[in-house]
Amino acid sequence: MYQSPRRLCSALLQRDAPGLRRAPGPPPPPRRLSPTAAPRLASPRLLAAASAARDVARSCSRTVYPMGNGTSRLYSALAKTLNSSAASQHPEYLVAPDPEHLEPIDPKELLEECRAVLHTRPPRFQRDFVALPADGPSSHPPIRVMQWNILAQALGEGKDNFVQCPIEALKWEERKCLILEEILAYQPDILCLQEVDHYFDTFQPLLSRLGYQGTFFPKPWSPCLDVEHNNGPDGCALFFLQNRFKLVNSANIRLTAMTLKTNQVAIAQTLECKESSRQFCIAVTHLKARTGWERFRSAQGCDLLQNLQTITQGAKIPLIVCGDFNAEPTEEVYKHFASSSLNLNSAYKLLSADGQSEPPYTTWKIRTSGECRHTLDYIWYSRQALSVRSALDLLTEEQIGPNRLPSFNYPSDHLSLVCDFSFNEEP
Ligand SMILES: NC(=O)C1=CN([C@@H]2O[C@H](COP(=O)(O)OP(=O)(O)OC[C@H]3O[C@@H](n4cnc5c(N)ncnc54)[C@H](OP(=O)(O)O)[C@@H]3O)[C@@H](O)[C@H]2O)C=CC1
Ligand SMILES: [Mg+2]
Repeated sequence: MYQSPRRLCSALLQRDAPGLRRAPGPPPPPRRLSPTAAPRLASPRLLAAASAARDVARSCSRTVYPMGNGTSRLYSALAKTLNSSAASQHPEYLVAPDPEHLEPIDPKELLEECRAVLHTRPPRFQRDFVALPADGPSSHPPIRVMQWNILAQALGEGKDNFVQCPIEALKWEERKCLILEEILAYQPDILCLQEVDHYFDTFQPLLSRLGYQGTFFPKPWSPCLDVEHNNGPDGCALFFLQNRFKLVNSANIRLTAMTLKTNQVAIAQTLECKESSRQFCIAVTHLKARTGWERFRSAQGCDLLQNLQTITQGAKIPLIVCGDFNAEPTEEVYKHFASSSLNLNSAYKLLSADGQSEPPYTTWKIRTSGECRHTLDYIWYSRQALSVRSALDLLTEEQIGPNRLPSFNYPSDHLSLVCDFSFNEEP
């Protein structure tokens, strides 16, 4: 029988660690919870199977593999995603496969499979959850949200100019496993992704078999399409665990700037928590990149805020907004979000000593122009209705290393942000 991903992976998770909650009061020193890092040790059986799966996938990418038991079935699952040509062979890449016909996957076994593919890579970076003081006890399990710009494969290989990153570190077959490994290690209830250009051939089929319901909204003129052998447009994707939430409504938003339609998008969904019956809105976005576009981003941010005002019925429904805003905290768009009547706070500020400062970076890479270290990614939340129970700390400069990101250890130039939220008592 299929078990929920959380139960199956409990050994890998920190979220159920005892002592996570802390009484309200003056901010205590941040506490590191149990580690997630695991060495990439794989049995010869797994390695042989992974290698065989890759070979099979290369030679007959469109074959439907017979479903066996245990590892062989899982290798089939991953192998089916190894060749990325499916989307380009189907101009109708916007059509998702019917999830009814997909067999559930045991996340623990998928994780083992990923580790087998990654056996030549250095071990995963260690990151810990930091417990944060919250308003009061919560009677329901927290809602874990992951925000991550995963780096579009076409942009990483064809446009981004990460001059210190060896091209072999960007190979999709392995980078994909690093991305999945990160998701499986933290087991978010909700996953907000940017730069997704392998939705239909990889993330949608695999994550739906792990119990997620997904939505994808591609950029209208994705720069990925300029790259030879691209896998379709990149865009935002939003996934939530179906056993925890019911979808109430969903909106795909093409952002405008000064009334003009732009190339940037957002997805906003209202979900109902099955345990508590409380509703909230979750949104994901990726604003226009590059210097010189600050006013444009600001206008896009205003448009998104306006849309969210309507969707949350004037801030009546609690809100979480995840995104790569491509804006430092000094920018106008950040200030609009910080001062909006939606009464939002930025979750990662809570990791700072005074609770007022954003982390020093969420992306760190080296381009031809030099080192680019910026804070661009945020998780905003309704400060009245929600509390952040814990947040995953960022990688240190030492972990990131002199060649920065992406690397053989980490698949994207942006770090994932992960927070556990709980609802505050209704007044
Ligand atoms: N055919 C047409 O009519 C049109 C085509 N286009 C295409 O879209 C492209 C622009 O799309 P738009 O959505 O505005 O893209 P953005 O300017 O928002 O950037 C696109 C991607 O480039 C990355 N990026 C940021 N800075 C750099 C850099 N210095 N060097 C390389 N990559 C960088 C960003 O990553 P991150 O967010 O991680 O920083 C982002 O994902 C055009 O170049 C064109 O190819 C666009 C409009 C119309
Ligand atoms: Mg990028």
